[in-house]
Amino acid sequence: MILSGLEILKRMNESIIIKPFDKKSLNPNSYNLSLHNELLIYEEEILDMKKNNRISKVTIPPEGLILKPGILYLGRTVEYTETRDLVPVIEGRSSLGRLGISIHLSSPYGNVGFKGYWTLEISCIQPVKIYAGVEVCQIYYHHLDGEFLPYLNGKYNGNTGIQASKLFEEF
Ligand SMILES: Nc1ccn([C@H]2C[C@H](O)[C@@H](COP(=O)(O)OP(=O)(O)OP(=O)(O)O)O2)c(=O)n1
Repeated sequence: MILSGLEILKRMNESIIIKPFDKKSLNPNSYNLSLHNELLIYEEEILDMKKNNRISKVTIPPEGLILKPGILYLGRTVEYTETRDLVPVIEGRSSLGRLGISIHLSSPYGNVGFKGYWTLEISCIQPVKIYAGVEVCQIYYHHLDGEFLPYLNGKYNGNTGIQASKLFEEF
């Protein structure tokens, strides 16, 4: 079951934290999250799962930034979110999908207990100009059945900004 927008509102600052929060961004069954102006791009053309691949920072200027196909842009939400007993999920907005923009590639799910900013795996089908501050995705909350383990050693938990892959830590 997914929480309704009104239920998200009811649980705000209790089992759900979204900062900043604005009622205007509430949907019938989700809450819209916006794009921060910071992006990370990998410098290497060929990435290595075993390595901490080099990255460079890009700032989306007020006049916008043109994204190019074939490049992975790691972005982040403006909002810090935290869940206590629900499973958070992010998904794109249809209006961005209709412009050929994806905000994640294969990882919409967060862990129950996740705290931090969401890293967005942004890519596009054709060149497209993007702007910071735009509501680019939405967060949903699923109920969780059964007891759960605490999410203590998450590589990305408690982050303060965009997180490039830390898969190399597993080797
Ligand atoms: N597009 C996404 C998807 C998830 N997350 C955050 C919320 C998740 O709780 C956390 C970890 O996600 P996964 O469990 O899918 O990732 P890993 O298994 O690689 O990391 P870990 O081993 O730390 O759980 O990353 C994110 O910032 N952006």
